[in-house]
Amino acid sequence: MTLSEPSAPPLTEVVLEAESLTKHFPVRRRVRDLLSRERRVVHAVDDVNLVLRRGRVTALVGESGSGKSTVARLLAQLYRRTSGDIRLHGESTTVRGGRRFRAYARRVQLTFQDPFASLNPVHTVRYHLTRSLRIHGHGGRTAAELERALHDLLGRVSLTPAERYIDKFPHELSGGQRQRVAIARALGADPEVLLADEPVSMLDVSIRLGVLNLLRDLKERLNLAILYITHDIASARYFADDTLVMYAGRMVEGGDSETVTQRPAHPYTRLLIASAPDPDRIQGSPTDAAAATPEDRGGGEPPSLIDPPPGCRFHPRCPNAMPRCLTALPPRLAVQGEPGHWASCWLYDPENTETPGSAAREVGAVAS
Ligand SMILES: Nc1ncnc2c1ncn2[C@@H]1O[C@H](COP(=O)(O)OP(=O)(O)OP(=O)(O)O)[C@@H](O)[C@H]1O
Repeated sequence: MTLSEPSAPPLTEVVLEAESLTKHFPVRRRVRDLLSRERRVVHAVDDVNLVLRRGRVTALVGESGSGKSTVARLLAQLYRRTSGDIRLHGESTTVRGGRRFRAYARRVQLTFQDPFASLNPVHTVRYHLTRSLRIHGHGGRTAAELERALHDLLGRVSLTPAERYIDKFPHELSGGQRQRVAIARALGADPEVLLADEPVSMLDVSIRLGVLNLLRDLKERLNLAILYITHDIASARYFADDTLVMYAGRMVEGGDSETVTQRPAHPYTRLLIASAPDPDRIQGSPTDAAAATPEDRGGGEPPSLIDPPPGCRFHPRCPNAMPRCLTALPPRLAVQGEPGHWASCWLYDPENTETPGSAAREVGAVAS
């Protein structure tokens, strides 16, 4: 008998895909701009590609303002995209309100960072969940069926016994319980995709794990495709199967979570990890020699998205910047020896002849 290489787990069915997804918000014109023909825009999301699969959690990680929530709202079809495509089960989908939006929302649900803001303070848990079940056609035909469906929903998010929570108002619940109600409301649609925008960032550290464990349990029991949006890359390692990293409106790195968080390839991801200590971190990325030093960890500011830098958007902060990073946008490049791991960074161009860090003087603004 010969030992074979461990094979990668079989990829599960793709539910939702984004291709070259782009969103530019118009900037309100100031008086002095009125005569100018130029229409300025915020480049919130540019050319984003992602795939959500059944029974998998994909983390979308990045600093505040990197475009994560805009991606979630585009995928939920709450924003019109500027360009690009969204495909549900392979079918290009654009919906703008009405019955088609409701049919889409039945399959793709979004939960927000602040459950207090998204739950109406004058209504009880029963009201919120009943409304969701009824809108999506899962409220049953009799009062008894509705009651059973409500109890089921509360059971799914571990708010049991249901009687203790069902007639409470949002302000009578803890932050974690409110987020569970918001998740239950999303589950009332019986969706295939859950877009969870910073589901734990407003919760006390002590209860974050419980909510993440709940989401993981739902992924497994309901075979959901979950997009987990977070600025906390350490939680992505713990909770997500795959991790995508965004910087200034663009995707810069992706791969399975263990690889991305333990052997980050893009200098931005390394900086993110360096500023979010993880005691288990293993050093040893392929460009460790040029890895962020304590001095440049977290240094610099993200660029203006109205006038983003040419080339790689990270180059003004990058300790590895080379001359071509200042002018040429790097494509997704495979990280050698790590199947499925990619970075939009010229360091991974096998034909690269430039020296990492050689553009530092030209940039003149490497993090200090
Ligand atoms: N409706 C809007 N009009 C104009 N600009 C917007 C709008 N919504 C978002 N932006 C801008 O788009 C960029 C991306 O914002 P977005 O909220 O998607 O980032 P984020 O990564 O989710 O940040 P956070 O974690 O703080 O929510 C930011 O520069 C933001 O100011």
